[in-house]
Parts: sequence; C-alpha cells; structure tokens
Amino acid sequence: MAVYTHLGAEDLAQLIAHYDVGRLLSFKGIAEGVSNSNWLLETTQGRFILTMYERRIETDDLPFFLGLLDHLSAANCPVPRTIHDCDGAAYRMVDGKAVALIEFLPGLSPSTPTEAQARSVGAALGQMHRAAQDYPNTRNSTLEPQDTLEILDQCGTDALAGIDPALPDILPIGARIVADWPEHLPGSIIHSDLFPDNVLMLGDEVTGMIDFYFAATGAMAYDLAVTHAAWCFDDTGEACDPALGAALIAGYESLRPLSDEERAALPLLAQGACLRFIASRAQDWLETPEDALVRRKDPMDFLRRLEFYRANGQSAFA
Ligand SMILES: Nc1ncnc2c1ncn2[C@@H]1O[C@H](COP(=O)(O)OP(=O)(O)O)[C@@H](O)[C@H]1O
Ligand SMILES: N[C@@H](CCOP(=O)(O)O)C(=O)O
Repeated sequence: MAVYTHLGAEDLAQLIAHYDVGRLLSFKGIAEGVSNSNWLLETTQGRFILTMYERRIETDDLPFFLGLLDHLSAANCPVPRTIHDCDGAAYRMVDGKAVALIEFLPGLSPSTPTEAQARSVGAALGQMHRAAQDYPNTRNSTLEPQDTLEILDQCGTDALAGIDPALPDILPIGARIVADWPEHLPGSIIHSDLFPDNVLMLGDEVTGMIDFYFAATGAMAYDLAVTHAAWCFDDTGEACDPALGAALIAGYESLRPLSDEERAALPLLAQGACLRFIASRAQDWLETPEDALVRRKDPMDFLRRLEFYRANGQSAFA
C-alpha cells in the first residue's frame, strides 16, 4: 500500500483549484511504493501524479528534490517536471503535510529487465549525471557508508540475528568497506535508488526516472554501482546476470565514459551500495509492525549481492 492518508474528492478538487490544470474528473490511489502517498489524477487537461510526503523526507529538502526534477526535465532527461501552483510554488501544505503535483509519465517498470532495457537505463543514468553537473543546489546524503554502518550498529547484533543468523556478519564487513571507501571520485547529483520500480519504460525506451527522494551530491560511479546491484540480479540476489551488467555499463559509457579510477572502484562501491540497502531494509524490518500493510523487504537479498561482489571483484563488472 502507498496511500497513508485519506483524501476525498472534495479535498482533491479544492487542492487542484490552486493549479492551472483544469477540473478534476477522477482520481485513484496508487498501490505501488512504500514511502509516500500517491494518487493518479485525471483532469480536463490530462493526467497528473499527486504525491503527499509521509516518511523519511524533510520538507526543507523539497526545493532541492523538486527543483532537480525541473532542472533535469528542462535538459530533456526522462524525468517528470513539477507542476507549480498559481502562485509559482512547487509544493503546498495540506493538513500539515507537503504535497506536490507532478507530470504523469507513461510506461511500466520492468520486473525482469532485458539487456536492451539495462543498456537504456545505463544511458539514461549517464545523461542524468551529465545534466545534473550544473544544477546549482547541493544536498549531503544521510546514507553514506558510515551512516549506514551506524544504522546497523544501532539495530544491534541480537536483533540482526533475529532477522537471519548470518546477518550480523555484515558488521565487520561494513567496517572494512567504510575504512577503504574511496574519496574524491568525480561527482554530480546522483539518484541513489534507481531500482527497476523507479524507472518507467515503454519497450526498450526509458520514459521516466522517478522517486528522486534519496538524490544527493555524490560520486557518479557509486550511482552506477547502486543501479548494477538493483538491475543485474534475480530478486533474492542469488544469481547475477553478467550480460545485464555489461549492457548497463556500456549504456552508461555511451553517454559518460568511466575513468580508470572509477572502474577500479566499482567492486567496493557496489559493496557500499549493498551495505546501504541492507541497513535501511534491516531498520524497516525491525520497525515495521508484523501486521502493517507494507511488504517488508528482505535485507538478506543484499547480503547475497554483497558476497557476490566480494567474491568476484573486478570480474563482476567485466
Ligand atoms: N511521474 C509519474 N508518472 C507515472 N507514474 C508515476 C509517477 N510518479 C510515481 N508514479 C507511480 O507511483 C508509484 C509510486 O511512486 P514512488 O515515487 O516510487 O513512491 P515511493 O516513494 O512511495 O516509493 C510508482 O511505482 C509509479 O507507478
Ligand atoms: N529501493 C529500496 C527501497 C526504497 O523504497 P522506494 O519505494 O522509495 O524506492 C530497496 O529496495 O530497499
């Protein structure tokens, strides 16, 4: 489920009246997603996505996230633009919560990506990194390897072992990743969470990259490593498909070639990416009540990926 707040027809019609988007004809809540409430709105002028920010997002960060969408879409990246209200504001407050109206983009998120799709998503990521170079705003990530290790430390060995007896192994492994973490790789604004469910596609074409709410200033090669970990394995992280990885990287390099230093760092960056998703998933696992209507994601899916990157080193990216 991803509609945490009830908004009725009258609430939505009243809200829409603040925008130049015509009259509300119909709406429905969107089931996908876990962090925010989303509705698909149909008005006399077309379709729009309404997002209400519920968890993990600071309202103070919204100008950064929403301005980034406008910056990237103006540079022809496949990213939805935000619809500003009649006063020019990118977001409004409803009952104390921030809401934004966002362009609807067509497309479906692939559940079993093909090589052609992995290549396209790599190219879209490279295009985004280049276009974001001159975005004037910055944001520090709150999920650097050190932060994610602290999250796991706070979960504690016993609680981690309660999720899976092998999970506490991540603590010493994570400490080594943090100690070896490369600094000074070329940076831009990075998406940081470009999983298949955050990409919309029509056939092999990327029609939308969405959910930029972990975007931050960071190393571009780290973003590529996150995308590799998210796209090139089966769901449980047991099997990596090297052809998907090769296609993803080739697509990326068609827009932005990697330096030797970035290429050499990929195995460690990918381990750091896995550490980040193990941490947020473990934290959610422990904090989400058993009877909540949100499907908990298994941190072990990313411990398996991490083991793969440790065992295969550079050949994971051959
Ligand atoms: N701009 C958009 N165009 C079309 N569909 C969208 C758009 N933004 C979000 N969606 C739909 O809403 C779902 C949840 O959005 P998302 O931003 O990923 O939410 P969450 O942050 O809760 O994960 C997506 O899977 C997609 O189906
Ligand atoms: N992609 C992350 C979860 C982040 O959730 P999102 O719905 O906001 O993309 C994971 O798989 O752990």
